[in-house]
Amino acid sequence: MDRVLIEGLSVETVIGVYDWERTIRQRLELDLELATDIRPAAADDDLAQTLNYAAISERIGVFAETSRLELVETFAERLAAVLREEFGITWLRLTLRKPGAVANARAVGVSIERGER
Ligand SMILES: Nc1nc2c(c(=O)[nH]1)N=C([C@H](O)[C@@H](O)CO)CN2
Repeated sequence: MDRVLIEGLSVETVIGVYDWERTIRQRLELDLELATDIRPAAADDDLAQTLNYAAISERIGVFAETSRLELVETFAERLAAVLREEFGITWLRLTLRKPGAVANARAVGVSIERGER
């Protein structure tokens, strides 16, 4: 299956389990692979026939702005559900990194796949 890609998308949100984390916004970095057949859009050179990565990136930003979750697991799971529902995505892989959360690691996070390929 073909995929539309979004890599290194940076958003800010309230995320974390500790008291000090509830009062600040922290950066998350996202990579997404979104399954779709790109051939109809390519044949007609028509954005309306594919997954619009700009619109999806904007929706992720809005989700992050309004979200106040504790776990990166919850953020990933709920975001995946929103994107699949609103954009009709049959399968996606979402990797979510929280840079700087662990002192000696470049990033920590989760990676999930949802849906059928
Ligand atoms: N599996 C997880 N472990 C941890 C999380 C998390 O969201 N998922 N969160 C924290 C803290 O919020 C941490 O990021 C603060 O540095 C700890 N472990």
